[in-house]
Amino acid sequence: MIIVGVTGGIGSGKSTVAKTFHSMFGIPMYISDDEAKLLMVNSVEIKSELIDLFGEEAYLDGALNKPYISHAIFNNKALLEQMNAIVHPRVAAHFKSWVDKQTSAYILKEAAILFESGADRMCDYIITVTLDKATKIERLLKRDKTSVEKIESIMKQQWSDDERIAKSDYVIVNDTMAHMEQQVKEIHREILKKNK
Ligand SMILES: CC(C)(COP(=O)(O)OP(=O)(O)OC[C@H]1O[C@@H](n2cnc3c(N)ncnc32)[C@H](O)[C@@H]1O)[C@@H](O)C(=O)NCCC(=O)NCCS
Ligand SMILES: Nc1ncnc2c1ncn2[C@@H]1O[C@H](COP(=O)(O)OP(=O)(O)OP(=O)(O)O)[C@@H](O)[C@H]1O
Repeated sequence: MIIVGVTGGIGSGKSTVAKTFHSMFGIPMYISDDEAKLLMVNSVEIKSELIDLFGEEAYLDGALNKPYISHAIFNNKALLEQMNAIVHPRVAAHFKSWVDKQTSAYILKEAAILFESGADRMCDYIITVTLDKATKIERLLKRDKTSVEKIESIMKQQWSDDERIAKSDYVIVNDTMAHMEQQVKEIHREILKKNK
């Protein structure tokens, strides 16, 4: 199975890009952050290890206490790395079993931290979605109840676009929907051509 990684910084539009491949061409997509969050609630082992790490406040009535975890990890690199060490190997195993069930020409793995987590090593091709910082912040403030300060603390924990682009096969500039869709079509055509 051909695995295409889709990555990009917070608010770059990587989920929107993955959804565009899915809606235009029916390409199956694995949205890593959503799957990670599901595993963090449904896996007994992950839950117990996260409670050991963060304390009982990590969960509220069985649901992930997102503001609490978010505040803890994005201000403490060591804690972020410890959480990643609990969650990411399980996401990788879950992803592998998901891939085994797919039958399309290729699949997409969308992840904010594709390189940081080492998941890039599983990918045949990598697409980085880019956007200028001001527009990312503008879109995130519109999408979420968040603050510039919180967005910047997350940006600091992620690779820069230059670092991502240096290790990518394709770059999508997500300035407008029409421009992004045109780049998605071109990349789809190229991937199919290379793997005929
Ligand atoms: C920390 C959590 C609880 C924050 O949830 P919340 O709904 O407040 O924010 P959201 O999920 O939208 O995260 C904001 C952004 O932070 C970034 N982010 C999330 N997890 C990480 C991480 N481990 N390292 C670096 N950046 C991350 C992403 O760009 C994400 O879109 C949540 O992101 C989470 O559970 N993360 C751990 C899962 C994970 O590692 N995901 C990354 C892909 S595998
Ligand atoms: N080309 C575009 N034009 C206008 N708005 C867009 C475009 N692409 C994405 N958006 C909007 O920008 C916001 C961020 O996009 P999206 O959620 O896809 O980003 P992301 O990179 O997956 O974010 P995160 O890292 O937080 O998971 C969303 O509200 C989305 O609808």
